[in-house]
Amino acid sequence: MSSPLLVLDKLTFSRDGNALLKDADLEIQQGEKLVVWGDNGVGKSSLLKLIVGLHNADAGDIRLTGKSCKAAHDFRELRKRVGLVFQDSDDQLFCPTVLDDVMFGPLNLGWRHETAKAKSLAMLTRLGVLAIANRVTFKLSGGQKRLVALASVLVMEPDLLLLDEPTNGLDQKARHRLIEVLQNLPQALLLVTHDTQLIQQLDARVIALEDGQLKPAVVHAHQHVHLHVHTQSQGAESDHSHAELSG
Ligand SMILES: Nc1ncnc2c1ncn2[C@@H]1O[C@H](COP(=O)(O)OP(=O)(O)OP(=O)(O)O)[C@@H](O)[C@H]1O
Repeated sequence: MSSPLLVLDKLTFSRDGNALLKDADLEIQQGEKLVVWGDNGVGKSSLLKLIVGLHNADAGDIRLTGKSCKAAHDFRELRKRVGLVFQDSDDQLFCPTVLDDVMFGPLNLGWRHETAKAKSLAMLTRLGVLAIANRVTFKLSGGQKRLVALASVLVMEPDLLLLDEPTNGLDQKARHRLIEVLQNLPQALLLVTHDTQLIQQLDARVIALEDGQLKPAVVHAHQHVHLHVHTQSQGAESDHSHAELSG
């Protein structure tokens, strides 16, 4: 096997005296899809922010293709290859229009204007939101903003895509589109979520963040009653599979 794309080596991190990571280890291979599951507040977002250098680890090492990242300039280099889509899209989007927002990163990387525009439009098309390319970003719905934020990172074709709760606020159609896009990505993916259904739908290695450790986990499916909303009739009940996770 070739050397890993990303290695977290005995990573330790605390917030306000609360130990979120305790000597946590993780390896991600080139092109590998990985989901980190965990309850609210266990430190999933913090883990992603540590990887891109937005937080500083108390101890341990982050290595991208063997290169240890310690100083700010190491993480600046890392962020050219590792793209983070934040949990809150408002932390990511700041340009007047959707197209401006998606083109911002590519232009910043020095791409020619025509190339940045063509690739940005192609990415909006791939995510099913081309129709909103000229809309004012801050007036979009939460779900639309999520897809635009994803497009603005994905357009730069990072080697590793980091996603924080990507299905929050998405309707079924957008959710299916997202899963299909993620499943077909050639790049590596590290997604954090507490959405067990998403984990079940993605073909990915599953890790649980628990007690500060990153542990292999499996998803169990079992049957239960699930409510659907239908027009022209009242709610109907049907059997559906449901996923639960165990370490
Ligand atoms: N800016 C901050 N200052 C102090 N503590 C913080 C800050 N941001 C987060 N925390 C704390 O760090 C812990 C982990 O937060 P984090 O957002 O990483 O968890 P999470 O697993 O992503 O949660 P969720 O699933 O609810 O998004 C929480 O206890 C949170 O209160």
